[in-house]
Amino acid sequence: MTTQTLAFNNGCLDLIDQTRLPTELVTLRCENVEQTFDAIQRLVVRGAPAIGIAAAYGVCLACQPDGKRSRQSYLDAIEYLAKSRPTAVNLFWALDRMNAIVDSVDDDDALPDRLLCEATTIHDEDRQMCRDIGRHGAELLADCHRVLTHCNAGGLATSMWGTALAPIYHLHESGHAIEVFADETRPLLQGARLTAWELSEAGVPVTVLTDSMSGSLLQSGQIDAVIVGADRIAANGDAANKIGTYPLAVLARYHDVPFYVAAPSSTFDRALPSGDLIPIEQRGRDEVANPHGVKLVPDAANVINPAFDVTPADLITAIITERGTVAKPCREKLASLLQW
Ligand SMILES: CSC[C@@H](O)[C@@H](O)C(=O)COP(=O)(O)O
Repeated sequence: MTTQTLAFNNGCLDLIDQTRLPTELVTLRCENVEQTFDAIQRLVVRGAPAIGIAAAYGVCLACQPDGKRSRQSYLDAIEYLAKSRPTAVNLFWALDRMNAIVDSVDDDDALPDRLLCEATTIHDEDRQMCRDIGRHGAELLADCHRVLTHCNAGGLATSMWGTALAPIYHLHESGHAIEVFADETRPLLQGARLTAWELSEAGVPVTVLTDSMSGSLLQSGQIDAVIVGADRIAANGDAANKIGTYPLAVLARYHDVPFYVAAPSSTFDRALPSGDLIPIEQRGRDEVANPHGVKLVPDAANVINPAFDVTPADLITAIITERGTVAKPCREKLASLLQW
């Protein structure tokens, strides 16, 4: 995955518009905080690490109505961007880092450069974290050739390489034969549109299935491992990820197939003891009932659209981070690895 999902160029934030893939590869330019907020909320930029990086750059775009940059405009931007999406903790982690810069830099004139420097550091660190997750995950998948994933936890969802897809890229680059089965991922089809797009671009064999087909594949022994990303991992290892991840974990356990979660340390929320406390984003009716303007559900029917579910740590074979892997995750092991 060599495409850069986001970049800060000439004082603007350029994002690959993920709502338009795979039909067209176009870039959306954000010139202010409001446009950045809208891009995060509409999933132009999506995936937990990418949301955090975009928000950090978004803070750098803040200015007063008269065009001047001020400490207060940065603080307002941080507060505002924190309302864009509730589940991925990377958003709040990145905004906390930006807030710490505002708090610690006394010189107003130096603040814009220091904030941009911090956003760039967050971006660079993510690239390295994904690379390291790829290395650690590749060791776990060394005997696997057919891997199932859900949603998109690839380069599009991060700075580059991804989390769940990083080990796949690592193995592919080293000549290991690996193919990916990508759940379509209703309702917004991140698997069919995005995972299939970026893997195809990289030359990795990929097969798309509708979400309800995964049980049959697991039952018939066609999958060696399941690997997914995460939006927030509680201190005990319970992991929130795209809706549909939890049933996949149950199926994997039933069929004795390893179920891996790959995530950087920025996705852990040590303040939350368990996954039932993770805020789950509820999205609009139209994404389910009226996708792409096609009416699928009668007006009289109710629709629910939770964007994420929580997989209990007990169903997770191992969590792969940039610092290494935790088998049978629990609070003590995670605290030791992540130095809480
Ligand atoms: C490396 S990204 C991991 C998760 O953020 C990803 O699996 C996911 O659920 C994204 O959801 P989305 O609603 O598309 O932002």
